[in-house]
Amino acid sequence: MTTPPRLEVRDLVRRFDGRTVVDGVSLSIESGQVTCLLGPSGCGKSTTLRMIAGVDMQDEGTIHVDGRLVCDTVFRVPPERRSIGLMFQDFALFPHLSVAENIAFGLPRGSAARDRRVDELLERVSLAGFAPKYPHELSGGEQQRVALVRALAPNPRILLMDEPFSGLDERLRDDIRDDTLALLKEEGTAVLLVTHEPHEAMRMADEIALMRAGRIVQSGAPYNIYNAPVDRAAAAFFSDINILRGTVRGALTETPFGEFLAPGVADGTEVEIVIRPQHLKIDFDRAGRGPNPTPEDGTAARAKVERARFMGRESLVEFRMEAGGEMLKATVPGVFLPGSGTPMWLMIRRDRCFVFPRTG
Ligand SMILES: Nc1ncnc2c1ncn2[C@@H]1O[C@H](COP(=O)(O)OP(=O)(O)OP(=O)(O)O)[C@@H](O)[C@H]1O
Repeated sequence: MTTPPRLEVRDLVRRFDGRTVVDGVSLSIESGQVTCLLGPSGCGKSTTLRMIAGVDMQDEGTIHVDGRLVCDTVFRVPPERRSIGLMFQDFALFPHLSVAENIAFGLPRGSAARDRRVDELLERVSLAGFAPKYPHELSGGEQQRVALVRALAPNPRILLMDEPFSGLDERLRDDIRDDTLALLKEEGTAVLLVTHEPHEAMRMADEIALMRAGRIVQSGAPYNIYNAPVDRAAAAFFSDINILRGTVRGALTETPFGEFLAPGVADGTEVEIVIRPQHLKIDFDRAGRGPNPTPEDGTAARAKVERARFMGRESLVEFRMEAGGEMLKATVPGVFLPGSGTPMWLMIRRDRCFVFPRTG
């Protein structure tokens, strides 16, 4: 017999005042796995989390933990008996309780194991000695760590985290994310983390579930989501994009960069070729002659630099195509600041671009 997933959510629907806010969400998480529910503000992420936690109830669908039904539309295990830990944006530590009392809050009273668990967790997050302090005496990062170990103290089977790093100083965030991830992996908890930041999801997730308007539009490992986006909006969610437009004739579309394959797309369909700025290749003008076409890069096309800006780790160069006048953005590692009006040649890495039927 196969082991059921730690968390399994099937076809969850939630409506508010006749408006469907969560529209058939299904996902499953194994123990030790971190899944990020990623999507723009208002797409229904927090509502999904609240239903799993048991603080809101779905209109349709089921939630199972380790194969056991915890909630459908008539039956409902109360939140405190779901073995689900919660960690929300504002941490909400109890201000009148010490750090140790905050962490011990969900543990059985009066046991020696309780004190041991508190000490062990404080040590684990480098806060040994903080036990008697009160929340107002701690920095934002320290409060975040206390909130994390408070949620983990009772060994929940599942931890739900809603934008847990958003209140923190930007410069601290990556370190805290890495430390948090290390602890979650050590504890082997199944984690569902809600975020609207692609960078955070890429850094934390084993699996990303990309959500839009109440639905999960794509899920998979970060590498796959980034490199095989399901549509133009999914590509645009992770980085700036360039778009070339064309019409399909015989499974090909014509562009200033030569023909692109559009397999399975009907003749006459308008398509968009999506290319990330880091996948445009730039070559110098050799008295009007460009580089020779290669199978990988296709035909080069001439463009003039519109402007170039230094961004720190990379330079952003905007080009205007000589034929057609479209604007394309390219990023180049380090310092590359050609003057406005400089003619150059651009190529598109065909293995890195996506062709989608045009929408909207
Ligand atoms: N109790 C409620 N009553 C009515 N509408 C609600 C309620 N809770 C959420 N909504 C609406 O449902 C939609 C989804 O909200 P939700 O908080 O789930 O989105 P989100 O993706 O988590 O967004 P954010 O990242 O901004 O928190 C929003 O339009 C919100 O206004």
